[in-house]
Amino acid sequence: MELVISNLSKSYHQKTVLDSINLAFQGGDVVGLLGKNGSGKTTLLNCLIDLIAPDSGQFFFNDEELTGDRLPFKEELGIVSDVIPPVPEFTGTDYLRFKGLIHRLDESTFKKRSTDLTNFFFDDASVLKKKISQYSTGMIKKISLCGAILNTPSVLILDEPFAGLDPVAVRQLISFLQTYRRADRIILIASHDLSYIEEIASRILVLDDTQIKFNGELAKFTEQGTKVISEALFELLAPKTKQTTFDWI
Ligand SMILES: Nc1ncnc2c1ncn2[C@@H]1O[C@H](COP(=O)(O)OP(=O)(O)OP(=O)(O)O)[C@@H](O)[C@H]1O
Repeated sequence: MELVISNLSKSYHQKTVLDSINLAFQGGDVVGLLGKNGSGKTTLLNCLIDLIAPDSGQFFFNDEELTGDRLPFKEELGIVSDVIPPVPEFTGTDYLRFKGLIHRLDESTFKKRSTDLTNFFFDDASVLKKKISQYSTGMIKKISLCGAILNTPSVLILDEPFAGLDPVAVRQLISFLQTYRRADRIILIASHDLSYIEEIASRILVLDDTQIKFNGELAKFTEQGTKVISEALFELLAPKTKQTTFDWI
């Protein structure tokens, strides 16, 4: 299984965010997509999922170019992103049913998966009867995760999945992803939570200044574990700041 991004470029108002990006992801990859604020991580993922149109570039999934409505590819996708929030008017249960219908899951499959996922991610199942508009930030993230995983996607895209989750929920998500990773699945995770990425990523991708600054194995990035991921990233992206002292403090 392979997902290829070829010559992807995107600018906003004449400011280039991504310049001729070429990438290939293989089944089994758990990719930590890293980079400073505004480096284009969300833009790259949103182009891939067809949420925004790139200026140029092509996408291939298993050698087939993704064109038009890309529906067969979208059926393989699971997405957690703040730019696609779960429908606030729905209860958690309604939202999962809605996702189940979109993916044409039969009743018994839907029931089994939604029950297992909600039992795993939610301590209190009564929350699922409440409208999502009344959920906390972490609860929204959890119901989004349940909805994204319901169709057992072969490409799971998580944009800042740990943000807003309490430490217990983070551990549950990490353990879930460790179970979910498989040779026929790709997991892409954009995150600033480097210690969590270090626990689950097999590959690191760093975007900076419109380009890919690093693309390789986690072990190579951390120089066989001699550096923690935050050190390695800081060395790669250290700011060329002129302001180093605060004599007024
Ligand atoms: N709709 C938009 N209109 C104009 N500029 C945009 C738009 N969306 C993103 N940008 C710009 O594109 C650049 C990349 O933004 P993007 O959200 O992809 O970065 P990011 O790496 O995900 O950042 P962060 O780590 O802060 O979430 C930023 O300079 C941002 O201001």
